[in-house]
Amino acid sequence: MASAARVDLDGNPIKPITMCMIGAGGFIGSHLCEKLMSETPHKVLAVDVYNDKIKHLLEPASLPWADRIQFHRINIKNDSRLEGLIKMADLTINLAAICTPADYNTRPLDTIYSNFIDALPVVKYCSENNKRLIHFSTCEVYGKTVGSFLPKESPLRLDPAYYVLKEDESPCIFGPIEKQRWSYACAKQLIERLVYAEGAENGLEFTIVRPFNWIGPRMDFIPGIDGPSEGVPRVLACFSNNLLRREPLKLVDGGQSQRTFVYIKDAIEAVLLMIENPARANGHIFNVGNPNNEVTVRQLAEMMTKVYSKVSAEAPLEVPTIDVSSKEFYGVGYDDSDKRIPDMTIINRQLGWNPKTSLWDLLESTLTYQHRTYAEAIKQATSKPVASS
Ligand SMILES: NC(=O)c1ccc[n+]([C@@H]2O[C@H](COP(=O)([O-])OP(=O)(O)OC[C@H]3O[C@@H](n4cnc5c(N)ncnc54)[C@H](O)[C@@H]3O)[C@@H](O)[C@H]2O)c1
Ligand SMILES: O=c1ccn([C@@H]2O[C@H](COP(=O)(O)OP(=O)(O)O[C@H]3OC[C@@H](O)[C@H](O)[C@H]3O)[C@@H](O)[C@H]2O)c(=O)[nH]1
Repeated sequence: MASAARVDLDGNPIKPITMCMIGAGGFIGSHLCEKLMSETPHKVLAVDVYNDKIKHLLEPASLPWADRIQFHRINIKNDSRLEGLIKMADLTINLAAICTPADYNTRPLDTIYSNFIDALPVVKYCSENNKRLIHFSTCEVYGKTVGSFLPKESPLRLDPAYYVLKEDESPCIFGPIEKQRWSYACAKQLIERLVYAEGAENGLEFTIVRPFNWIGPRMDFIPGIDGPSEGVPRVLACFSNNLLRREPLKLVDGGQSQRTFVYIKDAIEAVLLMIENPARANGHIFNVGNPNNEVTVRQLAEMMTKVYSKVSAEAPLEVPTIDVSSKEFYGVGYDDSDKRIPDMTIINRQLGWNPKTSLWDLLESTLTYQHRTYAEAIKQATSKPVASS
């Protein structure tokens, strides 16, 4: 019996499409490929310099979706095959970026080139060939909240008008140029403006996604295990690494900054809605986050410590956290976003999407994955070699 036809939000049948996914081998790309292969009939031309995180979708050739995913090992900085792939596809999704804060102030040139210059040909090829583009930007384009500039005791700080981030109203507030942290946000903002202008002047069909701290399995790397020993990944992987090694979690500048975390699987549902509902998604910028999952970084550390103790059955450390200065941790030129709560009006209205997973639940499934994937490797890496007799 044929399975029921899949329909979009307006009840129209969804036609299978081919998409060129740039950065498909990364954290978000790997989850999006997984979803597209297991739940849809669409085809993916997966472009990246690495494929470790999607190997399980590419091999063996007997996988049921083997004829729907093709990996192209391409560095988009310098490869003429990119335009051909964009032409072959109905839709391009651009995820490629340097997007770890430890790089923004220490490798600002690479950060600006990756997030702006390298994205230019992608936008140009889509515009010239009349191809739809879903471009991944970031919540960092909002920078700091208006409220952060009010006096500490001001009652206005409690008014959501001063901190909730709205796509069509909130300003983008970055620090001075010498705070090179903002190199990433500024490059992302300029590429957003370029995509938007291509839409306005040349009719490019685009959607811009602003992820608010998506987290889950396969995010970044564990230093010394599947990434460089001295590398500094994003906070989920930093804290996972500390927990796995039974070291205190490092709180940068006291861990006072606030974040809202959304489970990667919830967020991927939103991206699939954008892919399959172009009439509702084109021309829009979407915040994608979970406003109900707000914590300070200190609270995140405390919660991760409790959850990890539960999933690993190990007692928590007596001193679970230590404070470090941002200069010591990230180097000169670091700065931070104080608070990030996404307004959900536009994504709710256009796509009817809402996140489902609580912070506790998403940490439980993610830390279960981290423990299963890395605990043994860490044990082996840290155990002393047996002295030969
Ligand atoms: N994860 C989040 O919470 C988050 C938040 C805000 C914005 N974003 C944005 O979403 C996108 C994806 O993020 P992610 O978390 O999956 O990051 P990621 O680093 O895991 O994935 C990015 C992928 O792009 C690839 N890539 C980078 N430069 C490339 C190049 N020149 N040629 C080919 N491939 C290249 C990398 O190899 C990597 O696999 C990025 O644009 C990022 O800025 C993510
Ligand atoms: O070990 C650590 C790591 C990080 N932190 C803090 O934890 C907070 C979150 O850090 P993350 O590494 O997740 O990065 P941020 O949330 O600042 O930025 C991220 O946001 C959106 C995306 O565009 C990028 O993925 C990244 O820039 C920051 O305040 C950081 O200073 C620690 O206190 N300790």
